[in-house]
Amino acid sequence: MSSDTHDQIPVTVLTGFLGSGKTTLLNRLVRQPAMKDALVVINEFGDIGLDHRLVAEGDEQTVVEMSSGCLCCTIRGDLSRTVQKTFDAIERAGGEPFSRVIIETTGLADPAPILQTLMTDYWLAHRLQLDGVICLVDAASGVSTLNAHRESQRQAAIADRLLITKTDLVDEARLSRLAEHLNRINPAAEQLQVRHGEVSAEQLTGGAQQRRAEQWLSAASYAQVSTAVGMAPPAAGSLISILAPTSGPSLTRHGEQIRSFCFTVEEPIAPEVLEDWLDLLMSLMGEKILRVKAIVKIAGREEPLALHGVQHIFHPPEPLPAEACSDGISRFVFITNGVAPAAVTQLFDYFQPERAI
Ligand SMILES: Nc1nc2c(ncn2[C@@H]2O[C@H](COP(=O)(O)OP(=O)(O)OP(=O)(O)O)[C@@H](O)[C@H]2O)c(=O)[nH]1
Repeated sequence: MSSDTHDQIPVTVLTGFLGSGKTTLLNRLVRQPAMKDALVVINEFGDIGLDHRLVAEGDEQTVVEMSSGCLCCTIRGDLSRTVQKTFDAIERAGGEPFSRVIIETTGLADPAPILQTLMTDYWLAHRLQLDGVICLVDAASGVSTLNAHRESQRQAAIADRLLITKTDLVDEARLSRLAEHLNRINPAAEQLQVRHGEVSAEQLTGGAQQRRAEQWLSAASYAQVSTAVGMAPPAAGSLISILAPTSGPSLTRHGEQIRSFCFTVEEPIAPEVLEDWLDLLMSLMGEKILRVKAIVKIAGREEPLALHGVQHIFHPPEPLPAEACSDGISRFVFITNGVAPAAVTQLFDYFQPERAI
């Protein structure tokens, strides 16, 4: 691990559909002591942004606005330049270094490209470490928004924490329908209920990488698939059949295009199998694989590895303490858009040495 890694500061991505309460929440958050020395980056559509004016600026935080386009599509490079410029300015002025970065996306943003930027931009990847994605969902309009807008589904699917806002506007029955709906989209995300942005910063931040990985991988939450789910293993050379749309029963938990499942592998995985499988998977279906998190037991290696991927981009694997995988079973959580679990697992089987000819 390089010395740079020790300097990395946590970055939180705050997302949620239009009007879900992001600015309201930010406004409360930035006044809390835990947000001392935070840099808040607000992205808005249109030439004249307003949200940054609505966020109270404490003595220590700096609020910068990016309103020339949407972070997830046209101005990804600007994120790096904006954050760098602000870090440099603080340093030149002899101010306290930032202890945290919060990025508020536009309500229509797809967070996946933003996470990719954080992971692949040289400067950002060295200086920042993703602490989590928080997605706000409006209790009153959440279900209809999720049904009507793909962006909203993608935001919820990729989140580590789901904040159900405006709970004062709905009754218990409506609230639990939304909670169940969200649970189908993203079963491992922690759900919190929030009124008027009242939530403590501690509930939304922190959580060591490992704890979050474990939460993500909370196996019971996901539809389980393994190499032994009753599918005939593909013969060597039958890649085309693996990639064809499956006509058999779906392993998904729900009818939407976005689905999540946990793929388990009981035997330690040879590093070359892991690499070849993920390479091919990502090059064939990367667009449709929204997020992958895994704790992997590699053959011949004591420490398990944490893997973290957003679409076709993978973060460098991180070694974990042995307890993180005490049963020796590798677990891969996939959140996909229109990819059948069988396509993922059969592709894995394809690379098993005993099946290669
Ligand atoms: N009743 C109620 N209203 C809320 C709550 N949270 C936010 N609001 C209101 O909802 C409206 C939208 O909130 P914002 O915080 O601006 O939402 P946003 O996500 O920043 O909106 P965009 O910038 O358009 O994406 C505002 O009028 C808020 O006052 C809540 O818990 N209860």
